[in-house]
Amino acid sequence: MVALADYPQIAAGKVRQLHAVDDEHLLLVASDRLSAYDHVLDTPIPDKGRVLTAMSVYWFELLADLVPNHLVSADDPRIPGEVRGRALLVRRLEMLPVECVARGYLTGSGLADYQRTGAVCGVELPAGLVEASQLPQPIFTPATKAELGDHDENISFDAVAAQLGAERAEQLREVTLRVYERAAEHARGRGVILADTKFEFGLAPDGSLVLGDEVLTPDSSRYWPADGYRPGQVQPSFDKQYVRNWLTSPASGWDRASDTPPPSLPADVIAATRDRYVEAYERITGRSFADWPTPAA
Ligand SMILES: CCOC(=O)Cn1cc(-c2ncnc(N)c2C#N)cn1
Repeated sequence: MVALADYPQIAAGKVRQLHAVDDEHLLLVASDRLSAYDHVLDTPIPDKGRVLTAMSVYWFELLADLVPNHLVSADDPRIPGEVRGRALLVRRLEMLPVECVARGYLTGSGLADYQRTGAVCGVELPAGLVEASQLPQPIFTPATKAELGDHDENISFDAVAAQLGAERAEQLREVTLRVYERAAEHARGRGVILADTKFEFGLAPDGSLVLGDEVLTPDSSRYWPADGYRPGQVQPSFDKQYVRNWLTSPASGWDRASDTPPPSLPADVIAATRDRYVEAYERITGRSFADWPTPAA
């Protein structure tokens, strides 16, 4: 049986690792770690890695008619038993150096850019928009991949065209928006607002565009509960709100501005957060999470 240690690690994010399997394949491993307020919490959320892996697989399958993707398998002998269920065997691509972000709603860095300039990534928006406003239509707001710990920097479409050529830039915008719109419509019908999402694309050896990375997970997207949606205020995160509320409550004793690491989460917040991830998965997919593979004993 192959072990994860047999596969050299070639990249790592806050909560994920990427390992080399062979010349054509990689292993994308999702941990149970949760990042909040730019800190990776020291308390893992049981099954978070498995839920987000299961969500990527569902979305890759649902969207396969719109764009090819890098997924080979979520349950393959080359996947080490210790990470089965939270690892994807994917094909190696030549990744494009652009974070392809689609926004259907205005929040986060997009709202900040709009409040400062009236535009996001050079895209002029109507006056009078507020926190969580739905945009007249979804927009493509690319960003550069920041180093671990830094925030991505929003860039213009023209900057992407300068870097990758106008044709490739136009293709990225078109595919990003088409995939986002299909996913957002699917989620909305199941009571979840997909406010925005971030895709990473690569090129297959034949030069064709392939959707990589994780897709449409609550780590790569903003998921809001549709009931209770009200523009003009920060929306609750579907999955992270219990954590955010506790960390910013007197109960945690933590001062977010102090830049000290957050305290460990209490068991009830951990359990409630796990339940929210499972609920998001089951509502979006109509599948039972109980059917998803688990690590080998
Ligand atoms: C662990 C966090 O880092 C990343 O996942 C970003 N990243 C993706 C690749 C990549 N490289 C070649 N082929 C691929 N299929 C992929 C994918 N996915 C490299 N870094």
